[in-house]
Amino acid sequence: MIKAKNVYIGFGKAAKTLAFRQAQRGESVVVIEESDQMYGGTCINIACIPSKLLYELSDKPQVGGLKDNYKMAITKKRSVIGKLRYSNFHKLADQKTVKVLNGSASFIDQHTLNVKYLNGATEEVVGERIFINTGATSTIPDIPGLKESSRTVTSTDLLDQDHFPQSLAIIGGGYIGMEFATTYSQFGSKVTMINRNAEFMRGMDQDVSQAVKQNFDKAGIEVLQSAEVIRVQDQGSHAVLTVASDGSESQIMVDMILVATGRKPNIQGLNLEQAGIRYTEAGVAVDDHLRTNVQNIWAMGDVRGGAQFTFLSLDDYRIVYNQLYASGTKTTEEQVIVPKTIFLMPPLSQIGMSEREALDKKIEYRTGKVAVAGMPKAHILGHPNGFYKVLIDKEDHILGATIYAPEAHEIINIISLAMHANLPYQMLRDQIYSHPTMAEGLNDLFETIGMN
Ligand SMILES: Cc1cc2nc3c(=O)[nH]c(=O)nc-3n(C[C@H](O)[C@H](O)[C@H](O)COP(=O)(O)OP(=O)(O)OC[C@H]3O[C@@H](n4cnc5c(N)ncnc54)[C@H](O)[C@@H]3O)c2cc1C
Ligand SMILES: NC(=O)c1ccc[n+]([C@@H]2O[C@H](COP(=O)([O-])OP(=O)(O)OC[C@H]3O[C@@H](n4cnc5c(N)ncnc54)[C@H](O)[C@@H]3O)[C@@H](O)[C@H]2O)c1
Repeated sequence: MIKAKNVYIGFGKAAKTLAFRQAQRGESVVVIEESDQMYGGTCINIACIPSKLLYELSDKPQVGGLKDNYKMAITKKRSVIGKLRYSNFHKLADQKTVKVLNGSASFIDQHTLNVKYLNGATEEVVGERIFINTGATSTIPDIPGLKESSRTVTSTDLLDQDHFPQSLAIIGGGYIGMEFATTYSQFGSKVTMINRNAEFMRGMDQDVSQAVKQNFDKAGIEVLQSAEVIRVQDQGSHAVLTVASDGSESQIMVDMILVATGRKPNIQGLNLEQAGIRYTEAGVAVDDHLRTNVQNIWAMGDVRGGAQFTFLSLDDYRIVYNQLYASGTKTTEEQVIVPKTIFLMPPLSQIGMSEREALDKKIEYRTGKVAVAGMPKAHILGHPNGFYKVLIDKEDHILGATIYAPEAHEIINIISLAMHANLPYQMLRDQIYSHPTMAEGLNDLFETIGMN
């Protein structure tokens, strides 16, 4: 039996950050991770980092044919991820008070876990505090033949494929669907996205979804709307999808099918009942301090349900740290206005209120909008298209912004800071920015307030 003050199930973003801080305080820590290929968690091994690396590499083809470019990108991805996994592992495992166990954990009672190692051996781990940080896994819908098809892949599988998919069907039009459509079409795949919604990018302002759709059209990405896959059958080295749309059926033959229909929290197999922990299918139930109903157990990151982002998992660490070692005032309520990016080409970043939302809520606003075509840095970067758009309230504060432009994922953080500091928009309008940058586009954006 192993005993520790702090025991973690899962080596995710929140866990590794909080565990490291506790080790620095001299507290004993055990981190239990079921896969030795997942030290550091989902983001660095099978999600954000590999997908963004391939996204960047697909936009900067090396010398050689399509297949060579793809092959080089996969090789580079493996090397980068391997290094990150190694450094993540050692950052924790090399601490004097930390033990990392490579096994799968489940509850025996509210302080005791059973750890099952790969060789079948088991061991009990007792924790004064227990933190659940087990993340989420891709769901595969119940479509006849889909699970059985040898051509079906999840994002995890596709990010580590030696075989380049010449043609790729993507089921789902959310984050993963949109991002992988972009990356694989840049690599040269013929991509068909099958979206069950009638609207492309449901809920977005129309000018945003139209601009993205135009770029998808230019890239040759086909998007089927109001479409449902009703059957999948393997045919030689391909799969045939039967798709129902507008009352008729059609067939698509592809090399691979990416299922991107959402990810469900990893609660199965944890035996949460043994510890009396409340949960639903949406995840482990927590309050706004991330406490479960059992006083010594917390849940952080994707497993607690709600939005699934690495930056939220990191903020979950801050909430629990603040509770254990500081004022305890930090809660999930602060996680509302956060910058989000879909890594399209160019990337699409948003924060706060959209124009559609402001209209629905009858909130008074003025808009500013400026085209990226007029920004010199966008020409240097080779993607002079898209726009910056912002909504301002009566008191000159920013209600929300959309940046559809190269470097959008960086620019949005400036706007986020201004929103959280409650700065009047004139501060960003009159700021001196370095040149040539995409940030200087903010001068022009805020000059257009009320002119649209
Ligand atoms: C393809 C893809 C791209 C993404 N891109 C982005 C992005 O660009 N930006 C962004 O912010 N977010 C992105 N996300 C979301 C982001 O990856 C997740 O929100 C984040 O990684 C969740 O981290 P976590 O802290 O919840 O735990 P995770 O990092 O998921 O860690 C959970 C760990 O627990 C382990 N585990 C599970 N069950 C057990 C058990 N019983 N015993 C022991 N160990 C267990 C798992 O092996 C895993 O290592 C992306 C997701 C995907 C799938
Ligand atoms: N850049 C980023 O921050 C980033 C990138 C990738 C993933 N992520 C995170 O990972 C999560 C999971 O990504 P995701 O794209 O799998 O989920 P998602 O929730 O973003 O999108 C799922 C899509 O699948 C559709 N869908 C669901 N069931 C379907 C079915 N049976 N047939 C057809 N379509 C169906 C939904 O309507 C939705 O459009 C995201 O919600 C996001 O939080 C973030």
